[in-house]
Amino acid sequence: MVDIMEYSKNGSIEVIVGPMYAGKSEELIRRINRARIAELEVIAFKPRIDNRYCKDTITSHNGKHADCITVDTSQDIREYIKDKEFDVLAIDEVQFFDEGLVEFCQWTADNGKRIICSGLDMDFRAEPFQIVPQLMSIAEHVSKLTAVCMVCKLPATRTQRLVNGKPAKYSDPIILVGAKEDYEARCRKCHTVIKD
Ligand SMILES: Nc1ncnc2c1ncn2[C@@H]1O[C@H](COP(=O)(O)OP(=O)(O)O)[C@@H](O)[C@H]1O
Ligand SMILES: Cc1cn([C@H]2C[C@H](O)[C@@H](COP(=O)(O)O)O2)c(=O)[nH]c1=O
Ligand SMILES: [Zn+2]
Repeated sequence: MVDIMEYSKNGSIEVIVGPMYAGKSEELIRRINRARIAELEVIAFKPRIDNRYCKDTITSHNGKHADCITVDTSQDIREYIKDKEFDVLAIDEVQFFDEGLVEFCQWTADNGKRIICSGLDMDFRAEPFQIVPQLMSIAEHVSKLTAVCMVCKLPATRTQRLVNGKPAKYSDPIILVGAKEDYEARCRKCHTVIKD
């Protein structure tokens, strides 16, 4: 694992991406814990739309968790931190946030803070997921993680959406909160989208 602490002294953006089940939330929680051990003040956020596990924690698929503030928009994060002292901001599920998050992260890092974002780089169609490619381009450090492909067991870079056990259609809505019942990790070869 990379030790990124040095970047943070002048302000920095770290982005953790990959398909579902790749360990993005686990890695975010690991960095939050390490920063707290280093006596840095960390504030963590996630979008309210992610209501799968606990509403007040960032929770990984294998049950690791870290306390967080739940917000609707990037403006809510801006408002929340206005009168707070902090060193590090951690934001999970960044694919669900509005465009304002990109400018907010840039501004906050320019002001000497360390930002750690985690989210899906690609949607179920294997296309760039909303603001995530923009965050990746302005980041000092990007970690692209893989899961295990549930078909061939090789590394998975994509997320397969399943509707009644069958691949989802290209025209299906991009946002659908879910876990094992709707999604599995797949490699490039095993990932399928029905073009319609
Ligand atoms: N196909 C898979 N590949 C790898 N890990 C998986 C898979 N399915 C379930 N897991 C579990 O998911 C955990 C990662 O969860 P999490 O950090 O929430 O991932 P992400 O945030 O990337 O969706 C792994 O440590 C493992 O226990
Ligand atoms: C691929 C894809 C995923 N989602 C949703 C499904 C989950 O609620 C989250 C991702 O969670 P994880 O922490 O990475 O496991 O995103 C979606 O809405 N649309 C998609 O295309
Ligand atoms: Zn595969």
